[in-house]
Amino acid sequence: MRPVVTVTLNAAVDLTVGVDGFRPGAVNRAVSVVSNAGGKGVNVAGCAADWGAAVTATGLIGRGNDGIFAGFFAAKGIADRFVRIAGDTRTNVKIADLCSGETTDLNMPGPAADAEALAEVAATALAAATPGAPVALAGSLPAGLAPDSWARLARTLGAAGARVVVDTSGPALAAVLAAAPGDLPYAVKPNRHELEEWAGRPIADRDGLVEAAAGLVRRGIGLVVVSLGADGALFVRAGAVIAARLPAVRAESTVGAGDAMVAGLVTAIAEDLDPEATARRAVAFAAAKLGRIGPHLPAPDVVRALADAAEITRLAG
Ligand SMILES: Nc1ncnc2c1ncn2[C@@H]1O[C@H](COP(=O)(O)OP(=O)(O)OP(=O)(O)O)[C@@H](O)[C@H]1O
Ligand SMILES: O=P(O)(O)OC[C@@]1(O)O[C@H](CO)[C@@H](O)[C@@H]1O
Repeated sequence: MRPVVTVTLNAAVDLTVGVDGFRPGAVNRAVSVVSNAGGKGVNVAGCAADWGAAVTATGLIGRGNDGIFAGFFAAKGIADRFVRIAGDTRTNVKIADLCSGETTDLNMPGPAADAEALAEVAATALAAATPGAPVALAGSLPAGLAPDSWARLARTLGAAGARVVVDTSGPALAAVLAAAPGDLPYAVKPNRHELEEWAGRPIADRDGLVEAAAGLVRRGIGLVVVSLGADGALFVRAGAVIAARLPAVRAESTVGAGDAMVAGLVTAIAEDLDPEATARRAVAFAAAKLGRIGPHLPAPDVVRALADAAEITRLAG
């Protein structure tokens, strides 16, 4: 298996607060509180490491509270190449309603970064990346960085031969998708809402989602994965369109299911899996993560059994 690199420019400490029946506007009493290292690329790193990949994680974290990240990377055997900046990494509050199973996210802006810090991260990622191996660029951008920061990083890493997977949203995603054909990433994983936001219109049904994703593939993206929550995901590439899902489960926390899916994708890339095996791997990682709070997978055998059980529909190819 080739090594995996992840980049997180806006990491987060996730504070998950369990509430029996969350009521906005009322006094809610927490029945559980869990804190874990998070942010999309950190979550990808955690799940890929649990699978057994050799993972290097870089990005930006605040020097003030980096202990929780250092402890997490050490426990998972992840090479910690994060650039430390002034201040504290943001704390994002996740209110988990234990009755409905729904989670409400309160995501903070996080400390501002600058071009110098970004250049240091880019150099670190470039040094860790190897030709043909996957690099995941994931999450939002902190204040102070230009909206095309992921797009430029994707271009630099792609030019060095890395297979870049991007999971972001809003203007940062729009910049990535607006790149010239030769500068586009190898893969992107928007959820349905992010794809609709990029398209600037609601997309009514599965055919519409496949068509929007296929348009991106025609422009030069190798693989577009559209995640659909409990409905699974669409895997769209030239000559193969696959829908994959596992039965909906009651989640301990849905936070990071998309990141686990990206981890499944990057390990599939690292192992050169075929399109169907890639789809099975990705939905299996996502479903496997749902049983725990934080970026953790169960043992590989459990994940393999889920991959075998995934329902696969070939829509084309
Ligand atoms: N309740 C569920 N039951 C089974 N699988 C689920 C459920 N929720 C999510 N998944 C799996 O997780 C994948 C990713 O979920 P989703 O589409 O919500 O991603 P996301 O919006 O990027 O999530 P996040 O940003 O919280 O990580 C789905 O494609 C699906 O495979
Ligand atoms: O604010 P962003 O960067 O879009 O998302 C941050 C975040 O919600 O993403 C992860 C779940 O996907 C969490 O660990 C983290 O709090």
